[in-house]
Amino acid sequence: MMKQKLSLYFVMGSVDCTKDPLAVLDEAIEGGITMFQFREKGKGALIGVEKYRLAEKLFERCLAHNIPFIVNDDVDLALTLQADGVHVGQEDEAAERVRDRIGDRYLGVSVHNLNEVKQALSARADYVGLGPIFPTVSKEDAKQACGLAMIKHIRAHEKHVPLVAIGGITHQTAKQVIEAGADGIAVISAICRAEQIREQTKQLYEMVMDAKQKGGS
Ligand SMILES: Cc1ncc(COP(=O)(O)OP(=O)(O)O)c(N)n1
Ligand SMILES: Cc1nc(C(=O)O)sc1CCOP(=O)(O)O
Ligand SMILES: [Mg+2]
Repeated sequence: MMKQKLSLYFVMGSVDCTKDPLAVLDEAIEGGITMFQFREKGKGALIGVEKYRLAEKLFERCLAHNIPFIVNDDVDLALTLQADGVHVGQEDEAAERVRDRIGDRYLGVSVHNLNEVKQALSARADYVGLGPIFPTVSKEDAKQACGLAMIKHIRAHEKHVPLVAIGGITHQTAKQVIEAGADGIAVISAICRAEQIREQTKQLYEMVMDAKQKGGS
């Protein structure tokens, strides 16, 4: 179930969009995204009540289409909205504490190596987000790209962990990422910067599902 939901995970905040974020999400949903993360971060990001109002509207869209709505970093916001889950990284609130606060909502944890995967699992994470696989323009403080080899390494040692790959993934590389052992791809720019969001999201979805069916994961 978790692995299916991770197939095409769209991560987005207002800063990533060149048009209305609600319209972007609507088109991405029509294109077939399977999970959504509200990541309101970076220069010009909304704060306070404006951030809350945008989150609320995006959440409504996800609810109507049965798409899990995950909040990045902000556990209080997730709890206030009664969102489906939270995603935290190594520098955020500790995963164990987040798990205690959110109960059985989804918990995603960012990882960069096998050791962090093991720690995330012992903190009762539902999935891990491994990245950046390739160089990314969407995260200012991204670490060095780890490449497809890190997906293969982790999969060789943790056969069952639900793993979504993130960072610089495009239509050109989605298939290889699944073949390397990821259960899905998480993307910002491949959707936000697409000229035709619905069509290009649909293509990504079909590529991922095709690669998964052929045994990638
Ligand atoms: C699915 C997914 N994977 C990794 C991240 C990165 O989280 P983090 O390292 O905490 O960085 P920020 O996104 O908070 O800048 C993610 N958001 N989603
Ligand atoms: C949010 C995020 N986290 C990353 C990590 O490495 O943990 S890379 C990243 C940005 C992903 O955006 P794009 O698809 O445009 O590269
Ligand atoms: Mg974070």
